[in-house]
This record gives sequence, structure tokens and C-alpha cells, in this order.
Amino acid sequence: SPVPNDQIFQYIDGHQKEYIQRLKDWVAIQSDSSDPRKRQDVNKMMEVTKDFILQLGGTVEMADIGEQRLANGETIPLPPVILAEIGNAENKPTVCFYGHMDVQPAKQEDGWSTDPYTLVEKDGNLYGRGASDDKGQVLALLHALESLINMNQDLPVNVKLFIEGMEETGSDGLEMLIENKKDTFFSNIDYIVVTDTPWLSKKPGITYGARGNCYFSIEVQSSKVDLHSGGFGGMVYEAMGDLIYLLNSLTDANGRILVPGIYEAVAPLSENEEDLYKDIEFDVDEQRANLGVKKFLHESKADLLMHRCRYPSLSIHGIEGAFSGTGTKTVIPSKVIGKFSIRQVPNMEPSVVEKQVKDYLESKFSERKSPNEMKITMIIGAKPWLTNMTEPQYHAARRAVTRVFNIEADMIRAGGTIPIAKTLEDYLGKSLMLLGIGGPDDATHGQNEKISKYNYIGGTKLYAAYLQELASL
Ligand SMILES: C[C@H](N)C(=O)N[C@@H](Cc1c[nH]cn1)C(=O)O
Ligand SMILES: [Zn+2]
Ligand SMILES: [Zn+2]
Repeated sequence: SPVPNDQIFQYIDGHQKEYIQRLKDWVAIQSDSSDPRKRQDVNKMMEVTKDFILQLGGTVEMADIGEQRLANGETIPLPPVILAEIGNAENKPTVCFYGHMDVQPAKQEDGWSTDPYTLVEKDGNLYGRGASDDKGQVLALLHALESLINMNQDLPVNVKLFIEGMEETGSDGLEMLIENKKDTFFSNIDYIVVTDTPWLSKKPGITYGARGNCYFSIEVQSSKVDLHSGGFGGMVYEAMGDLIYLLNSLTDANGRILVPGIYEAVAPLSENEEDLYKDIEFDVDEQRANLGVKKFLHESKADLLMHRCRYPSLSIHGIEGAFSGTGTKTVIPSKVIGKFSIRQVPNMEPSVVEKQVKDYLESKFSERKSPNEMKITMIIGAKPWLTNMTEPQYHAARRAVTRVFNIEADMIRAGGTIPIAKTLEDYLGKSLMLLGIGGPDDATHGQNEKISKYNYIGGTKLYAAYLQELASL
């Protein structure tokens, strides 16, 4: 019989200090998957996670997923993936949770108020890289499991944990692992839950869709080495000019993507679909003020939310090789690499997007008649995912939200990407849900990432309640 709410919630409240200390220890490990020099830290993070699962009584396999090919042609080992199990009773359903232990890059000089890898508690928030995305969310789940185990000695459902270290760079190697293990580790799974997504407001959100992401680089090279702009400005076709011209031809001033055909596959708005967005808690003016943005690209709440999650968007992320420091360096960079990505939605296909983007940029470049070398690469091609929010586990999650927060959850779609979501659902043929506990203002991927204690501790209760609700479906 389930442990009563008040007992389990009291247990969780009573262990907050310990939960925060563990998050502090985990944030201190610089598991940035995009920096090959930090691969040992990602590996260490996977080991530490494994140790905690073993402590909970789980069994853990550290699955080898091969090597990563770097842009310079070298290869390095990918971090192992955790495939763990806690309980395997025949009379109980099995839920497989997915999360990741890698983080986006962070340096204090990017504008953080404190060291990104030192968890700092301030005004009810816990600041640090990965505090929300995704160490805090995975830890909330593991602490929920711990609380149930310690109160009851037995979990209400069988639990599998599928935790990787390369999500932030597109989940390299994961599809092959699922294919190889679909008749072993990934068999006998009834539900799949991703613990890696934010809510849209203070109100808990249950997520039934996520955008995909096609991530591109454009490399332009004009000379062997960087040049003095006094000595060579006026003599050479500059790589940076070509690149900026190409990047600027990707969207118009209102964010509309100019790549021909890109909107053709976007699923048309279904009848009454717009109504789904009207009741979601999302204060446009408050968001604008919090972000320090003068004006959004769309006026109404429904339009804004739809452009955030059910229409594609294109963002330019940066330029490698460009002068970006303080001061007035007078240089002509020899080689620059622009990075941009297109968040895509059903029914867009990454391979089609890749061709459309390459054809368009190649034609733009040839119009410019530059003699420079130009190369476009699609580095990540992650698919969008959308599911039926009336699947039984969604009911369990809704009931769990009401139990913990005494409120009805918002049913939402994510603007971000879980690269493996669509693959997991397709291979396993089981219902998938994103039950995240991040806050709307957690600044994931940005400066001063944080999770609020309200979300971290409330989220721990939410996972505990969800596990219990799942058992009673
Ligand atoms: C939503 C999740 N926490 C996340 O941040 N995912 C990344 C995955 C990704 C996509 N392209 C590269 N990485 C994201 O949405 O940016
Ligand atoms: Zn994440
Ligand atoms: Zn992320």
C-alpha cells in the first residue's frame, strides 16, 4: 500500500539539506560534453551517478557506446551510458526514466555572478551549471526513489534508469545503443519518462511534445593565417564578410526563416488546437520584463506559445574564429565558422531540412561570387516529438501534480529538444512523457542557471507521488 502523502512529503522535507549538498557535489563536476578536454569530467559524473544508484540498491551496467569523431578528424571515447534497474517484480509495471549528466559550457567571464561550478544558495534559489539542466532534475528523481525505498523498502513500480552524458551535443551513439538493447534492457518497459524539461510558469507543466533541432556550421576560409587589416584590408575577400552575409540571409527581421520550402512540411493547425494554448499560465508582459526584452515577435499569448513550440525557429549561436575579446584588435580572421540551428516541428524531417539549407546557402554564396572556400555541415539532426496526452501515464502525472501542488497541471509542448525522445518512442512503441521540474526562469544554457528550492524539493515529491500513482493505474 502506498506510503501516505504526508509521511513521504515529511520525509522529503526533512532531507532537504542532504539533497542540496548532493546537488552541490554534482554541480562541482564540470561535465561539459561539448569540450573534449572535459571528457574525463563527464566520465567521472557518470561514475558518481552509478555509485548513487548502487547505494539505492540498483544494478548498473555502464554501456560502452563507442567513439566520437571530432571536427579535426580525431576520435575520443564517448562517455558510458547508465542502464540501471531497481526492482523487477513480475506483477508490477516498469517505468524507464531518461535524463542526462552532461552540461552546456559555462565560464564565469561569460557574465555569471558566481563560479558556475560552485552551487550557491541565494533567496530560495540554487545557482550553478546543471542545477536545473539536468543534474537537479535527475537528482530529484533519485531522491524520490530513495525516499520511497527508505520509507517502504519496496518501490511501487519497477524502475529502469537510462542516463547519458552527451545529450547537450545531440545524444551521439544513443540510437545504436537502443537498437542493440531493445530486446534486453529496453524490453518489458511499460512507460518512458524524461526528467529534463521546464514548466512555463510557477504552475507545474506536463509536456507532450518537443521540437527537434538541426544544428549547422558554415565554415569560410579566406587565407592561411589571420591578417593585419592595415596591411591587407582592401586586398582580400574577407571570410567574415561572406559568413555574415550568409548568416544574415537566413531570416528576415521578424524571425521568418527565408530558406525556400522550410515551412512546407509543418503540420497545419488542427481544429481547436489554438484553444490548447489559451488556458496555459503564461504572462506575456511579465516574461518580457523578466527577460529584459523590448518587444516579442508575436503579440498574443497563443501566438507566442505556438511559435515557441509548434512552429520552427532559426537561431544564430556564434562565430568560431572571430575576434570577440575586449579591445580593438585590427585583424582579418582567416577562417570563421558560423553556428546556427533550426528547431523543427512535426512533420519536418532533418534530412530534408539539411538539403533545403545547403541548397539555399550554396546558391546565396554563388550569387556573391566570392573566391573563398565555404563548407556547410549539419552537425546534429534531432527529430521533433509529439504524442497523445491522453495516454494513461499522463493521468498518473496529472494526479501526482494535484497531490503535491494542489493545482491542475498545464499540458504543454517544449520549445527545446530531447534528441532521443522520438527514437525511444518509435523503437519501444511505448508511451513517452516529459515530466520535468525545471522553472520557467532557470536560465538553462545561459548565465546564472538555477533551480528554485520550491521546484527541487516540490519536484522530488512530484516524482514520488507519480511513482505511486503509476502503480495504481
Ligand atoms: C531540453 C533539454 N534540456 C536540452 O537543453 N536539450 C538540448 C539538446 C540539443 C539540441 N541540439 C543540441 N542539443 C537543446 O534543446 O538545446
Ligand atoms: Zn537537458
Ligand atoms: Zn540543455
